[in-house]
Amino acid sequence: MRRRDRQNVFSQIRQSFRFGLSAFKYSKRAVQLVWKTSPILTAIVAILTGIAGLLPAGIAYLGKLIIDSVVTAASSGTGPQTALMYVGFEAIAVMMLTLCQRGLSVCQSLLRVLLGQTVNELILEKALTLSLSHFEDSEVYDKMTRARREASSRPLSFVNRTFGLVQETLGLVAYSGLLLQFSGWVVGVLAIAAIPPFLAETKFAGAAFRVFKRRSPETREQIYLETLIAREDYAKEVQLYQLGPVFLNRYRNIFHRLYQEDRNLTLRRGFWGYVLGLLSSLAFYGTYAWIAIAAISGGITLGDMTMYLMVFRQGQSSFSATLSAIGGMYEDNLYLSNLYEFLEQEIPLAEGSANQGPIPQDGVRFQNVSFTYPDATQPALTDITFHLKPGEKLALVGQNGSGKTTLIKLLTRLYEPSSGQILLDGLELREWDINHLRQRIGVIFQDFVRYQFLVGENIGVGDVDSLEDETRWKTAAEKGMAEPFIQTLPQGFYTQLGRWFKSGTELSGGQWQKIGLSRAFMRIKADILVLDEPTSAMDAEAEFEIFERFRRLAKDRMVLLISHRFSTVRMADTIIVLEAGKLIESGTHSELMQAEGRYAKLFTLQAAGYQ
Ligand SMILES: Nc1ncnc2c1ncn2[C@@H]1O[C@H](COP(=O)(O)OP(=O)(O)OP(=O)(O)O)[C@@H](O)[C@H]1O
Repeated sequence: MRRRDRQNVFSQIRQSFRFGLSAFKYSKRAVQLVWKTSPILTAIVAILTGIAGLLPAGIAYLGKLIIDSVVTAASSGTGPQTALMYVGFEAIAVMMLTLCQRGLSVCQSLLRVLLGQTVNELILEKALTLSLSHFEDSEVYDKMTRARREASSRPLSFVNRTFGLVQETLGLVAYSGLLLQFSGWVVGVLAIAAIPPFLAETKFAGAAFRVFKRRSPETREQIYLETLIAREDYAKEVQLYQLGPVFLNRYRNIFHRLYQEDRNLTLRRGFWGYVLGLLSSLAFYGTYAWIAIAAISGGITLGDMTMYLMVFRQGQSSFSATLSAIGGMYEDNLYLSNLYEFLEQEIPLAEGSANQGPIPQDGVRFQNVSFTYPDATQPALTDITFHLKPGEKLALVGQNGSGKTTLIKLLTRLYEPSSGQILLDGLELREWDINHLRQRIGVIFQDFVRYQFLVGENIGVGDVDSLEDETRWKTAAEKGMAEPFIQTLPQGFYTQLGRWFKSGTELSGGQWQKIGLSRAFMRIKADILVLDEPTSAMDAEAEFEIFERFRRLAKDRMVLLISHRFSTVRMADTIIVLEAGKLIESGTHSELMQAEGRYAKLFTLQAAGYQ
């Protein structure tokens, strides 16, 4: 072999071993996780694994003792006691092995259930700490989706395989110990014949690993298409626009593309597995012949021969089990790396701890605030400055995409400004204790959540401390104009909403919005109320009345309203007009009308439409 070739082979072997070792990267953590889930079950599994690993070698040794004592008894004419005693021992050993295996499978089943729950809880707890920007980051979202998808199976499968590997390795050590009595060469042959299949397995497992990783966008697209086809909230549009077959086709095409790749890899893996497996068989039969000759020539006893052959055969099957365990561990490893990457996703620490600001009655100030979404090229807001005093009602006006919702997201600290400052009572938002800050703000977004809960709970979520307080539901529903229609529902406040659960009722868009508004009225401790187009599905009259109520009922509170209806907007104390992320006008309705700028133009345009 040329020097270059030799170097290549060595570097390939080195690479394979490094890759082999990397399969264990998460073993420690996976075992810790399982241990945390149930120390007792984990300890039992570990002990049983050890016993199940060593017992087969013991059984093989007892087999040898049986044959040797039978041969001795037959040739010397002594009684069968010794042979029978060994038969008894072997029977006990086999029973113990069966018990161990059964115990292992019972413990593993229990662990699987517990571990699934532990991992799901870890994922959900982590999800609660993510910021909105994390949810909007496709990579993080992807990690979370995949982590959740296989949460209940992968960690245990990984741990089972790790334990399985330990078990097989223990077996291999024990077999090698027995075989060494015959010849060190046999052990050498066993090991050398195993190297080619090992190299092939790691090479193909590596390829499978890379394919898996590369495909994650396609997998995500598949999950998305599944959702579109199978979820009730999309069903309406998918059916009416006859999109089903198109989506299914896309789904199918992705599968076929992936399958092609999978099939090629599986075929190549199978072919090489078979060819290299033949090498092991050759080695086995070569050694078989060698052992047989040794027995014929009287070098070893018949019992020895039986034991060596059994041990050799079992050693081989242990080895192939080890190989497939390593192959499977790569896949699990990928999952675990995903899980841990997700669980270790850095969350910026909530910095602030303040519960009050230096100027208690100062309200909210935006000072030269600019903001660009992560990965966006254009800023969504540029240099915004305004002051909202306690009790003041402020309306935000602007075309679609002008930055109104973004401004609310900054005020509620779902995002941090890229530059400039937002102050509440004279203190920057980031200095405030985040929980305290959130308690002071009540927001109803245009896409507020329609929980598939009871009507009352849908209102109650506005104040988590009074989630189930019926009296509070009623007061809030009256203020949000939802009470009259709730009375007509089959079980009033106890009517189940949505279609996911039994006997659920669906509401109209406007009725849902009244529920949303009532939710805002639950937030009695909040002194800043934000209404981001919560009334768009209501008729103009209802919207007018709602805002009128807000003015009356939220007299001392700051209200920030986003609406495209100028009849409502004009009631605000101050109106801010945004255009392409910039504040272009601000003032009262009459001031802005007098100025004859953008607001006046839009107002006149809309008023003309109503005439
Ligand atoms: N999560 C996001 N990531 C990146 N860009 C975003 C995101 N949300 C909004 N944008 C962009 O920021 C700009 C402002 O959007 P915003 O939702 O604040 O507008 P808006 O005034 O509330 O519009 P509308 O009246 O349609 O509700 C738009 O150009 C939009 O494309």
